[in-house]
Amino acid sequence: FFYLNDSSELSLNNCSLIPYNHYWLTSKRIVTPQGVISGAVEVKGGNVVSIVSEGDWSKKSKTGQVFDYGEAVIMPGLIDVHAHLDDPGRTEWEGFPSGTKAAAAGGVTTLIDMPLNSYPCTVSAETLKLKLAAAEKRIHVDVGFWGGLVPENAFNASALEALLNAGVLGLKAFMCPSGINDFPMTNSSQIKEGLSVLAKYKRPLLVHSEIQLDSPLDIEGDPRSYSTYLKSRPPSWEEAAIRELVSVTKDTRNGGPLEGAHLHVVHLSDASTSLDLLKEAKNKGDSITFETCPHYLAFSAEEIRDGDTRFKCSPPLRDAANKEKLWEALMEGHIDFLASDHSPTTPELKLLDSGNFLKAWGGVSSLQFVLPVTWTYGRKHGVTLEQVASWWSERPAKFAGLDSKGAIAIGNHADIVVWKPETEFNLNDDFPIFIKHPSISAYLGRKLSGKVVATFVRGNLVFEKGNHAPDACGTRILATSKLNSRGRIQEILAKAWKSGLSGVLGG
Ligand SMILES: NC(=O)NC(NC(N)=O)C(=O)[O-]
Ligand SMILES: [Zn+2]
Ligand SMILES: [Zn+2]
Repeated sequence: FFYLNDSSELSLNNCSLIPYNHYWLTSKRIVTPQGVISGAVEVKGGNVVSIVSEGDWSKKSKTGQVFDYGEAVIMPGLIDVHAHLDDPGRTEWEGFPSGTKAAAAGGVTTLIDMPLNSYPCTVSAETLKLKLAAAEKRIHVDVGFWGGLVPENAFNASALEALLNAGVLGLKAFMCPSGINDFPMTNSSQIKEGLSVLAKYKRPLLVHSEIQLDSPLDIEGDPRSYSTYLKSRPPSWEEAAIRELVSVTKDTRNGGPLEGAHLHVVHLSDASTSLDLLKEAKNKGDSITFETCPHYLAFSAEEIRDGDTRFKCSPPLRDAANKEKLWEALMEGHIDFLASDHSPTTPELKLLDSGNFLKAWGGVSSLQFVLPVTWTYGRKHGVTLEQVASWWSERPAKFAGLDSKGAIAIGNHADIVVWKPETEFNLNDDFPIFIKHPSISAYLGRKLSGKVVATFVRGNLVFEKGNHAPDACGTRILATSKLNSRGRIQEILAKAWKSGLSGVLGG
């Protein structure tokens, strides 16, 4: 992929809190693809250039600065493939500056921005240009972009190809109303059509998988009660969508008419029939993956208080038994990876005053907290550092085709988070929060474990101890058109999907 870099090469500038181009990070716990080691990581010119174990480190003649992080964990930066930053057009909801500052503060070094909730939505080559302009010199971490598959472009192959050639990393579709009028839903024949174009580019289609079976507003019950909302959006919605999707993805199997296409179910909530259908499709060889989000793993319906619309999202948070089943599926490797689905709005549209679950904006605000949340709620399930790195870095990188990211490995971008898993903190008003509207975050008021100490993006120290580097030097990531660099991209993605996503990604 192509990195549109606005800043000059790492130098003594404002992109980084440290003025070094060449340095070492040492720690007792460095998470590498070969396991957790004690030793040092050498960074030069924005890349990882060597990794040495403790034994070799003491023998080494060192040039460059050394930053010793002691017992803190050095891990690949998180890659969040599902965030809505709402820029341009709805920057009062979030925006690139605050959203990417929150990402950096949370150890997220790359995020892929969703095509909807900005205005306009990213559904054409022209609207992608507006996205790119909005992100220029305003992002603190690296940002890629999904395009939208909507009825307007689904049967227009040249429009879709123009959008893909312009650099979106893949497409996103909704099978139910998205909440945004200019991002209408698609049906399965439109999805099929989109997949046939995407197959040529070897880029994925991400799908919000719910089909509206009844009008949620017809539901009876107190709109301030979470159980009313839950009844309005039952698991049968997810199940109906996934049933349709797997009837399409069977064609993605080897030799099938959609071979080369890949479908990804976003934010799976239902751990019953929907999960079983996905597992079955994978076993049969469909090119399909799925994510869930930290909020489905942290919260359950029973604990949501009347009127607390911070927890409203779609699909909804379900009961505690469902949550346990999601954990089981994640630990067993069925769920491919995690993503935030950070989907903020203003406190007014969250209807925090009236607390009407049926009318409030659906979306959980979480971008800055996904690492400590995964760790805090995962500890009792025995989650390891390697698993966190796999769910948040390695697998999302493979999925999005970011071949120089996702692992602390020689030659990769030096995208690194340093954090202290054992350090607890209260997410209260004293904690520095960078998302635009902290009051709508479902995690506010919680005690979490796992504090981010420092975040490096391509070697730039972009965040440390509550401070950001002065300039926003993240790069915009564009997929290289297959027409421009035939072979390479295709090869990498084909390899990732065939071996990686069916093998590494737990198929
Ligand atoms: N328009 C949205 O951002 N919707 C989002 N809302 C949620 N998840 O509640 C989503 O990803 O579906
Ligand atoms: Zn969604
Ligand atoms: Zn979303």
